[in-house]
Amino acid sequence: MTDFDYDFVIIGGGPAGRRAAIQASKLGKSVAIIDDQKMIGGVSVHTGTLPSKTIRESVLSVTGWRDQHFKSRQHRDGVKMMQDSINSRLSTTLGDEVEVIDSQLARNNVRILKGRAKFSGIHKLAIQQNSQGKKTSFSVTADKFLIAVGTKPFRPKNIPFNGTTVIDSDSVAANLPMPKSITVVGGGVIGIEYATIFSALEIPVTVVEARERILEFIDRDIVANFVHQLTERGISLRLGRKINKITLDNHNCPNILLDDGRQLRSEMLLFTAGRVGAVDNLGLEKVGIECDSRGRLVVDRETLQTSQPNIYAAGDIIGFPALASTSMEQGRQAACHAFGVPINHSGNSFPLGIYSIPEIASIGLSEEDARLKGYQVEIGVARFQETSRGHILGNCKGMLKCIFDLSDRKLLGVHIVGEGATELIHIGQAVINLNGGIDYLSDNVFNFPTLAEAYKVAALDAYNRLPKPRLRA
Ligand SMILES: Cc1cc2nc3c(=O)[nH]c(=O)nc-3n(C[C@H](O)[C@H](O)[C@H](O)COP(=O)(O)OP(=O)(O)OC[C@H]3O[C@@H](n4cnc5c(N)ncnc54)[C@H](O)[C@@H]3O)c2cc1C
Ligand SMILES: NC(=O)c1ccc[n+]([C@@H]2O[C@H](COP(=O)([O-])OP(=O)(O)OC[C@H]3O[C@@H](n4cnc5c(N)ncnc54)[C@H](O)[C@@H]3O)[C@@H](O)[C@H]2O)c1
Repeated sequence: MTDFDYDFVIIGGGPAGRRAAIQASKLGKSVAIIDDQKMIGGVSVHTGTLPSKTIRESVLSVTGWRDQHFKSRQHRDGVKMMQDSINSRLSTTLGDEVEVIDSQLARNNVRILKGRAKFSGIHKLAIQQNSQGKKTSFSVTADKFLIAVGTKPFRPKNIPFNGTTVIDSDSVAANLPMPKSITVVGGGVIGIEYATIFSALEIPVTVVEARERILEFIDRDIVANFVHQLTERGISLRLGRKINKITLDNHNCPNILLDDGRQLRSEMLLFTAGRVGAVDNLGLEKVGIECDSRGRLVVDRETLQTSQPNIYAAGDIIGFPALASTSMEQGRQAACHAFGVPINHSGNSFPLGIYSIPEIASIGLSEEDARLKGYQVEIGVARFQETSRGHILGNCKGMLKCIFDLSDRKLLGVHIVGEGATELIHIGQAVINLNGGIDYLSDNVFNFPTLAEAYKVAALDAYNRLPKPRLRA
């Protein structure tokens, strides 16, 4: 057998790459990660998941958002203080996370090589390093590779990005701006999360979304409740609208011309209309791997192999669902397949968590999808105001919706809007993946007072409408 430098080399130190590395190392393989950033962690740690969730948590804390039902919220007169406090929490949280990642990788003997990787053959990478303006390069060989290079913000040429008044989500994560008003272009997950964060800071927000609905993949009733809460807070939604042109005025503020001829003005524009695969200069042509127009790679979803069997791909680079959570598992599964460990796909029903204010979470089928698939369904709904915990927390606007299969009473989907949704959803996940349903949720005792009780309320709501056996007189 040919001697390689490593058994497994991974390009990209994000969630997919790190989990793949640790899994392969636990299987006794020699492993290296190549990453082109100063610090390991990928988009998830430095510009995506963690920064946005830390900003969210800090904003909830400095504005007193969670207690708004009981006392008036903090005013914006301490804007600079707020900004400093948020940025300081951000740097502590991310610093701590990087320390943990570094030590996990070191404990597992995963070698980290800094630099930009490019394929020069099916077993060889050229790594370019740029240290203090001096470029050096070297090669690394491996038996197997994982491409886990992730994505970067989509930046169309007609948007005049300048890093100050026309920005993308990377700029928000680097230093939370506090504009007097903001237009968010793209009502996907990133756009909606940041739109609601800015709105919690009492910054007027307009969202422009090309589709007729935001968050199309979420159950309609949940989105309706969420949109109601957003409009109540004054967030303006321009749905079914595209941008024709953006110009900058004398103060560099964007003037946005929509396709219906209307103009929007705000101090800042945040462009969040999707992301593209980081495949530039990766040498894919050298190994015969092709990508689509958004730079995404096709893999066999069972094995995570690309068209070149010794080269795997995982994480955002393979497209939907493009989450840190799923990327980690894909990375681990790719390493297992590469080194002959069977993969268990049984937990295939994965949750979606949207960290907007309020949160949204979802698992399984929406009501619409269930009906389209031909299920006869019964719906159970619980409003957080029906739980005592909701009142104690001042968290009454949320709701939880369960979709049950009428034929066997099994749970098909759970959809939640309201604070706590991203944690609560895992109860639904367990019940769905363990084939439970209405009887489990309605017959079991839940702690009181909890928001989890909403599951029981929703199950009983559905149960009350189920056809009943004839009662004896
Ligand atoms: C604003 C925002 C918020 C998000 N919030 C959430 C959330 O709440 N929950 C959730 O589950 N997901 C969230 N995500 C998605 C999550 O961040 C991604 O799914 C995850 O980071 C993808 O991981 P990955 O391993 O594919 O790659 P990434 O995390 O993208 O890491 C790839 C790494 O590879 C490096 N790289 C690229 N090309 C090369 C090369 N040629 N050579 C060497 N290194 C290279 C990159 O610099 C980077 O360090 C969010 C994303 C964004 C942008
Ligand atoms: N909580 C989470 O799990 C979380 C949070 C943030 C991001 N992410 C991941 O990051 C990825 C990228 O998110 P995203 O929100 O950038 O992309 P996206 O593709 O999910 O959403 C982009 C939105 O922009 C709209 N759009 C596109 N062009 C437009 C235009 N010219 N004008 C107006 N609207 C336009 C699209 O219709 C779409 O709704 C997603 O795949 C998501 O899974 C996950």
